[in-house]
Amino acid sequence: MVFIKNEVDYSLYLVTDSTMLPEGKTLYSQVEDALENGVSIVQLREKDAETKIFIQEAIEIQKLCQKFDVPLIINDRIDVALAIDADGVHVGQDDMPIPMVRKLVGPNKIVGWSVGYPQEVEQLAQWGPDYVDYIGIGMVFPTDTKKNPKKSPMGPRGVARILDALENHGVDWCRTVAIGGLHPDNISRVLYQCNSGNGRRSIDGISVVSDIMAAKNAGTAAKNLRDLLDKGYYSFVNLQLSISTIYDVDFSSHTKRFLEQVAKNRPLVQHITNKVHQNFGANITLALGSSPIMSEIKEEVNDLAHVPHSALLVNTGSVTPLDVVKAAIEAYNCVRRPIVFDPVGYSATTTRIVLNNTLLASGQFTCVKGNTGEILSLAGFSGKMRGVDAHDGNFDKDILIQATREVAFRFRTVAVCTGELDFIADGTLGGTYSLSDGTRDRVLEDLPCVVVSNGSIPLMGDITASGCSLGSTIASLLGGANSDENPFELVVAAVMLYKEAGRLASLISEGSGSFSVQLIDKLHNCFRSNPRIWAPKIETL
Ligand SMILES: Cc1nc(C(=O)O)sc1CCOP(=O)(O)O
Ligand SMILES: C=C1C=NC(C(F)(F)F)=NC1=N
Repeated sequence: MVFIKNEVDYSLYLVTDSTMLPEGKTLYSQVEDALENGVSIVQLREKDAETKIFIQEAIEIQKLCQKFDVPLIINDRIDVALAIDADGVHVGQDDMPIPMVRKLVGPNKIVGWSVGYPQEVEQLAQWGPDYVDYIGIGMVFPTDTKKNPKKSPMGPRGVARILDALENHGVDWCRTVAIGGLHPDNISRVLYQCNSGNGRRSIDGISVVSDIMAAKNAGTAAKNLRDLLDKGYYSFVNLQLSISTIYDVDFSSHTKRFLEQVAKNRPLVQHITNKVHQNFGANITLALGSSPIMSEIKEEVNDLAHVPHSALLVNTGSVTPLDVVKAAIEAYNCVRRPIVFDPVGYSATTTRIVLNNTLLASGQFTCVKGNTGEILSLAGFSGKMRGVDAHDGNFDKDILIQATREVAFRFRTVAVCTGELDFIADGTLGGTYSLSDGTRDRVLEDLPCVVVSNGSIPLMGDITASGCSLGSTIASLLGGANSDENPFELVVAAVMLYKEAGRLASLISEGSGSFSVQLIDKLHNCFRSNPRIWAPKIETL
């Protein structure tokens, strides 16, 4: 049977391994149970099998796959694939070169290739559409299945970078599966975060070995994976992610409701932040009727995350050890409580870029907030930004809107770009994800974006932790809201509140000292008064 290549369903790709079978299970029984529960393509991968045994297994498994009308791919052994007329072969970087493989198996067989680096995509592009039909991108997470791995885990962001390389080289004929350490507890995040920056491509499937082959019940394991793939929704926060791109732009109406909820629910806002911000941020949080805790103790992050109405603010200006920050991100993601990420000084030094990229790859954030420099760098604009300054260091508004949307989409988050104008874009897509299917019809919609303009407040730049404390404000509103509220609207309300308090404070301050005191006072007062009186102008784009 010859499969029509561009109709192959890569969505749930089982790669076999007979060395991890549980007691009483056989290669045949595990594959059969998996096929009965949604596996869409099978690869026979038996690194240590003798050829005779391998061929016997291949013939058995081939009959099984034919019963379910599922393609059978042979790993590495081109001779065995030819001998049994398998549907295709999969080779790694150190196996037989692709042009030779293609010459041996002919044009109609499926040829798969392991890819771990963007430069391997360059080679793929040079060969053109007649060689590789799909690539296995990995490893995503650490795995014990692959012996002496030469690659380190790339995370969902690493997969996205490979997808970007495919798009940048116009390799639209090649399908993709992610592989390496994939299990039900991390697959939704992989599916949600693995997208090319232009939104035109996600992965075509996920590939597992041990999740099914080592399972006591391979059928249940396959079913769980199938359901996650078909579910199409990643509930990373227990607020109401909204798919609609039309928002109720009368933000001041629901801002009043939000502030009442914060006052009532008194959220616990855990700050992992820099030393300068700690004191001021705690006072800002208290002014907002919320309860700050500046804890950096790894052993207590789980307890804090489980406190009702908890929220986490990660401000990477801090010197907190990476493992503590990662543990906190994991703890809040696990209980689906909101996390605000503030990549302080993102473009300043390589150290900070590496630190922030590591943290951005380690979880899912409800909001990513930065100043123009940080947002432009996160969007990958900073290099191209030379000479497009509108005037004295202020960037062109359209560039900032585009960069904010890029960050929102790339990190699947509500992105905030602060400056004279504040830009807020919603890249969460309502928590939805979908596999690519080769049709490439998914084009990045213009994400919802608003501009909060309240005039320039020069004094904001003259006090410490003014930007960081917007993070405290956003975390307070996200933490205090009821679960039927929407993160984007909550973040917009927080920016309006903070911006207006800043404007009011600057009107009556003699200098930066009184300004920082007045900022707390005005926040305190605005928080307890009707937003209809003080809400600044908002422009919906
Ligand atoms: C076969 C294979 N290739 C990888 C790559 O990175 O190319 S990782 C891997 C093993 C994946 O096994 P598990 O699903 O048990 O983690
Ligand atoms: C090393 C491998 C990497 N990826 C894949 C697949 F997921 F199938 F593409 N199979 C392999 N054997």
